[in-house]
Amino acid sequence: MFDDRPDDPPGAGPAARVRSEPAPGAVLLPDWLDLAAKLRLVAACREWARPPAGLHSVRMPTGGVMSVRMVSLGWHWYPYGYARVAEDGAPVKPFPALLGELARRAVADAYGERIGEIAGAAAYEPDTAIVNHYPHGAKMGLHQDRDERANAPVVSLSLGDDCLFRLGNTRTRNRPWTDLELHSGDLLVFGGPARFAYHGVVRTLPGTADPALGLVGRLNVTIRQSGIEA
Ligand SMILES: O=C(O)CCC(=O)C(=O)O
Ligand SMILES: [Fe+2]
Repeated sequence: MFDDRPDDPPGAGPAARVRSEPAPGAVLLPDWLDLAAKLRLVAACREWARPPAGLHSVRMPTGGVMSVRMVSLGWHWYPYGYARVAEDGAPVKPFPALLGELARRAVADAYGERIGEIAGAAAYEPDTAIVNHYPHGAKMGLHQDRDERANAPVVSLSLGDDCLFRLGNTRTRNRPWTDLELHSGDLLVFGGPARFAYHGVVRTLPGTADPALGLVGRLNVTIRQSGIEA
């Protein structure tokens, strides 16, 4: 995406990274986080990763172990549901109010005047987040986020290495899909008709992270409304 295209005039810069809607209801805002916000979020993720109820590997019911490591906030996600306690039996860490405010701003920026048309967007009350760490070589298979009992948008923030993200359709794991590059600082919101779209991370691009973040690999923070009555 940053390469000069063959038909660009000589000397033309990289293609601009601008707002896009890769599928109805899915909005990508490149570089939504500035450097200070990225640094703050990376520092917070380091704190959240600490035990108890910290970063852990996830075993799937089929027996495999995910290559991505996770830590949950607010509600502890496991395949396939939400619990109050983490893998180690410790209470899940609280959902930080600041993350809720960030996510509400994200939804407002993504949908603008159309916010009223997107299910659960205007009254967005996120209460849970999942932080995913992708070491080099990690990926995430195509899946739907459907353990929530609400259809409010999912807010996704990326940090560190770039990745190839696949946004599919809501019916099947197969085509049609759109492949996007997600870069550090990018915001992707999927709500409305895209809320239950299959999606996944095909691969990360190791070594592309800004060294200023001091991060090896990629971090992704998704913020959600669980729909679970407290
Ligand atoms: O890492 C990403 O960009 C996607 C993460 C994801 O799909 C999830 O946590 O459900
Ligand atoms: Fe997901």
